[in-house]
Amino acid sequence: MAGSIRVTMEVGADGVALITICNPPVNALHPIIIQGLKEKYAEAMDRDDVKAIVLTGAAGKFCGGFDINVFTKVHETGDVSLMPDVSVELVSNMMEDGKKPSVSAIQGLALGGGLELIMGCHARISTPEAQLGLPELTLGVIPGFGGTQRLPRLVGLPKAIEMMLQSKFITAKEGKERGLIDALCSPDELIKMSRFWALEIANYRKPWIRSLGRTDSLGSLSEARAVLSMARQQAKKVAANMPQHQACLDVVEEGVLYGGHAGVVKEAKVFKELVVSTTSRALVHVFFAQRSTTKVPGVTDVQLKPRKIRKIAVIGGGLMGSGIATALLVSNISVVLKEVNPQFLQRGQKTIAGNLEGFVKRGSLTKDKMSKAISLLKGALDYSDIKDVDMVIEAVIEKVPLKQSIFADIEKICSPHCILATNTSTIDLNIVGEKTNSQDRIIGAHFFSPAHIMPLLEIVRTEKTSPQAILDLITVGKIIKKVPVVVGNCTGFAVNRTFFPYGQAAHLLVSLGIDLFRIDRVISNFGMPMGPFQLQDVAGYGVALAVKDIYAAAFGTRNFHSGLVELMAKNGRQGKINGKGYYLYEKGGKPKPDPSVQHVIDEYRRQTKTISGGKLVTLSDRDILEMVFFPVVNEACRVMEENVVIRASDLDIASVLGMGFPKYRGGLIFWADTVGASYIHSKLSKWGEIYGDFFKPSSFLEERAKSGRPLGVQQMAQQAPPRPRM
Ligand SMILES: C[C@H](O)CC(=O)SCCNC(=O)CCNC(=O)[C@H](O)C(C)(C)COP(=O)(O)OP(=O)(O)OC[C@H]1O[C@@H](n2cnc3c(N)ncnc32)[C@H](O)[C@@H]1OP(=O)(O)O
Repeated sequence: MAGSIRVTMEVGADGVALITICNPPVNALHPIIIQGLKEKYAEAMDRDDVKAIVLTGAAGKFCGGFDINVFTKVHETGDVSLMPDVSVELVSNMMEDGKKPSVSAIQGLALGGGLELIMGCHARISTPEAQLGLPELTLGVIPGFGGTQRLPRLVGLPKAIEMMLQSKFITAKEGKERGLIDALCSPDELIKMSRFWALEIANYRKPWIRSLGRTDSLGSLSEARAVLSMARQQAKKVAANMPQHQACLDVVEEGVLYGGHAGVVKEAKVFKELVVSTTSRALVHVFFAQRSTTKVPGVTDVQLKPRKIRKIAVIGGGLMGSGIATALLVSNISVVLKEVNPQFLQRGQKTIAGNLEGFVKRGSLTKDKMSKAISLLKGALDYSDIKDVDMVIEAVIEKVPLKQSIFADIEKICSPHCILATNTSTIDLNIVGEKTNSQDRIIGAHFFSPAHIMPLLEIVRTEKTSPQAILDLITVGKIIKKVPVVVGNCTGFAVNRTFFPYGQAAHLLVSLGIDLFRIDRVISNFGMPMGPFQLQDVAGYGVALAVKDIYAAAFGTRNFHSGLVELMAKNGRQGKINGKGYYLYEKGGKPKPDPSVQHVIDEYRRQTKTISGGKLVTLSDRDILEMVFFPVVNEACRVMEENVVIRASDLDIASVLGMGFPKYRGGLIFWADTVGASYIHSKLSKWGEIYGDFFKPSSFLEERAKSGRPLGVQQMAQQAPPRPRM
């Protein structure tokens, strides 16, 4: 076995073989590890001096599951035989049915295949905080090493289904209460206690339990049927476009009806079908894409060290500022919230307290941690209180002179190392920092609303932003549990720029005669959290009105001018804010389509010189979907061509985490490649001829359509991006 990937075995004088999985950083089950486990188990069973086995993981972690890189290989080759036989050969035959008992010693985490290995052991000893879970469904598959059968037999059907379908982790402490873990102990005691336990089983002083044969936790057949039927209905709602949820329930049901062994056999068959599905390809792509966003050439590979950021000033206590402050505070970063008068400051502090209370209500923050977070917050009405901060994040309204004067003032007051970040979503950073001499410290920290919840942090750099400032902001992003994506400086940056045609296309379709509620239905059936009109209602029309002219100036003839939002506002509709937009909003109720909006739409169609010459058109649902998303893909091509993003997969992550593009479709570019550049190009060309430049294909798309190279294969941007062409 080569390098650091290995399985070791030490046999002690007590007759216990300690088998250790070693594959940093998470001891993933690489095929070398699987082979090693099989060899060591065979050896332990054969040796006369071995009475019992303890299975553990090196460096304080048990195991993060099967090696997901193998899934990628299966996806590239289509060769399912690359998946080693673990379920029957190793877990059932060698471990669970082996002639010597196995006890697992768990620390850190036991996830996926890791948890499945420990469930094949005859007892499980763990440190209390270890994380246990079966997150396979997030990768488009189901547990494949017997987990669908053993987990229900250990923790009961309802909890097992919840853990699998929601990919929920539990601590070992909870696992002990639920029967998954047999005993808890400190890390120092772990191996000693596990050895003792294994010998006790070998000597028949503790029960020798094979989980797969158990039925006592499953409940009666009618109870099981009721639980499964409820879970199916739930899955239909939350995972409508994904196959793995219903498949998981089918496999669980097989085991309930025909026994654990039948369940294991069906599990293996279904796993193999799912691992090659488009959903699994997409979700595995997202897994790795998300982890590569923080690998930034010239920044994270040049021996720079992130500096400690202990205290941050947030300028502006509006919705964004308060959200950003909340995210920092819950991650133990001290915040000075600066406002212009006591009323605004109080309002900001109240919003932060409300955000924190929301976390407590949802169970993601304890009351103690909330008090700690509040103690880290200080209000300020002038700049004297922010002298010693390590970073400033400006989050005031989108007014250029205001932002410029704020940064000019801050530059004079703060230390020369202080990072000067702006939360602008559209304004050119060179303009924001124009009145300072610190262009190297100017950087964009574009959070998405609500900032304390949305996971994306778009980090915008200019040609002059220093790698150190970028690295420090990436580090802060990770500390506050956001996914940082580093992008270049242009109107709308990567996310808003790519998605500017999204809402415009929807307006264009309405001008052609398509029902707006139908558009929203088609788009949400595709998997977006809501359609473009509901999104506009929720975001408020102010945003659309504020960016309208900026986009028109930046995007020229490919910008579609729509007067619909102005008309809505003129008719007393402001969206969710006043309860009346395209939809009607009542407190606590679901948004209801408002039929009376039709007269605004009629007026809009009269005013808009409909591109089709006044004739209303009929379109299929597929046409609608494509006419909304293909222009978005087209703009994404320009974003890639101009190196606004480092790699195509960064746009996938940005679209999933910033816009709610369905993760199970792999993100915007991954999805576009499943459709095909050539098809998208041909459709856009056709619509471009009929409806104008809004649809005209970009040169990047044209090149890919002709060459057949996927859109996702992009030359990586090595340096700060060049100034983009618009
Ligand atoms: C047949 C079986 O039923 C099938 C399976 O077991 S499928 C696998 C099931 N397991 C999972 O889904 C767990 C996936 N991993 C995770 O959720 C998280 O990585 C974790 C909770 C283990 C650790 O999180 P965190 O500490 O934030 O570190 P994170 O950055 O995510 O991962 C560290 C590195 O380990 C890698 N890694 C983590 N889990 C891995 C896995 N199962 N296989 C391969 N690589 C893995 C990551 O890609 C990353 O690599 P990089 O440093 O080169 O980018």
